[in-house]
Amino acid sequence: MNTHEELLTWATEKGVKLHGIQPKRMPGRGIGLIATRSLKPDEVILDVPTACLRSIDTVRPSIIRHLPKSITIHGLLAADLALDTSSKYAAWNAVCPTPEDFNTMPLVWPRDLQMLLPKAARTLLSNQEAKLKKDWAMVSAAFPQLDEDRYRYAWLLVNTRTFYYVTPKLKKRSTDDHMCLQPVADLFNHGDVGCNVAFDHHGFTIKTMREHAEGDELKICYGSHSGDFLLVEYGFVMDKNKWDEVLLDDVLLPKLDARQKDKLEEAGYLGKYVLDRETVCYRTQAAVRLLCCGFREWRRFIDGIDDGERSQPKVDRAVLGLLGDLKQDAEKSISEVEALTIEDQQQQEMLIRRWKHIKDLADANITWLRGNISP
Ligand SMILES: C[S@@+](CC[C@H](N)C(=O)[O-])C[C@H]1O[C@@H](n2cnc3c(N)ncnc32)[C@H](O)[C@@H]1O
Repeated sequence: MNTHEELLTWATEKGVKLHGIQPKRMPGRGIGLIATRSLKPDEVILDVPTACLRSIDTVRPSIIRHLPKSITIHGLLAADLALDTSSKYAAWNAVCPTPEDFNTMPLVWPRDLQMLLPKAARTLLSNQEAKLKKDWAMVSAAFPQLDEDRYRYAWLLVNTRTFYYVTPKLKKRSTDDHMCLQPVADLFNHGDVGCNVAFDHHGFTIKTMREHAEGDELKICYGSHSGDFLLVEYGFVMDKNKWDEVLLDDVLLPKLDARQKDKLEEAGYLGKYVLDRETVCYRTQAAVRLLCCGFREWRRFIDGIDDGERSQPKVDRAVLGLLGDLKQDAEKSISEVEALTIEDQQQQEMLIRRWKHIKDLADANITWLRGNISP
């Protein structure tokens, strides 16, 4: 029996039910789940009963007892995984990614490469590093014999494989703590549109949303995540992502003087400027208007007295300039990443791909704006 068959035998004994799907290794995506027959929309393809979940309720008391109450569920589950020397979850562990598989996670990349991540990804990474550091401080104080690499591996497993899950007990905690692990369901890869995932007190049920032919990979949507988020939190990049967006702060903030920044701060529009696949956000419009319109005109727009239509061509031209800067930034970053000597080329290639997505996003918006600016 191979590891997939062993997992399915183990999971089926525990009450997991697969209907018309099975695991398969997918090039570039680890293991995924594929249809073993044609599937109709709204068909149940997987049931995972609550008894199979790995959650705060299954963490061993000997672990909970030694850790501070303030530890995150992420930190707690990771401690449970890292300190588990039993064979209870052997079939599950055997199909999980290896520590080497996590080389795609920016958290383990060399510093030089991390420094060349897009700004939004760098911010996500530093938050992630801070979270891990805090969890590790609590866990290592309670379990000094535990190896840091082993804990980090377990922490990344939790980071990349949990599902949103809430019980009356978890409800009292922050939403970041609403999570659990579940076997087999954690083999679904991400798609920007995916199958429907629902849970109640019986467990999780996953249903198709459309037809699938035999052999199709079935995916779920981990959330409406940008490319930067998927890279930092899950360690992969994907070429087509309808939720992709890019932060424009690096190209817009340097253009604002101190007074303009104060005005934007007062109005609640300083920073977090975003470009998505279709347009720039309202915050960006507000900041760009301050750059290219008079202050009174800007104020009227912000207060909703003026719809801004008269000055829109001027604003669009300024946005075009910003997008040109973004494109240049992306091209410069690609050259800088290419110039590095990195042991794991896969990491370098992933970052180049991410910057290419950003360049393409800028290009697509430039083309659209050029065709739509009124004279
Ligand atoms: C919940 S697991 C999914 C199962 C996983 N492929 C495995 O082998 O165990 C999430 C991980 O799968 C990979 N993954 C998920 N969706 C992907 C996608 N669309 N493209 C590439 N890798 C993906 C990433 O490594 C991610 O961290």
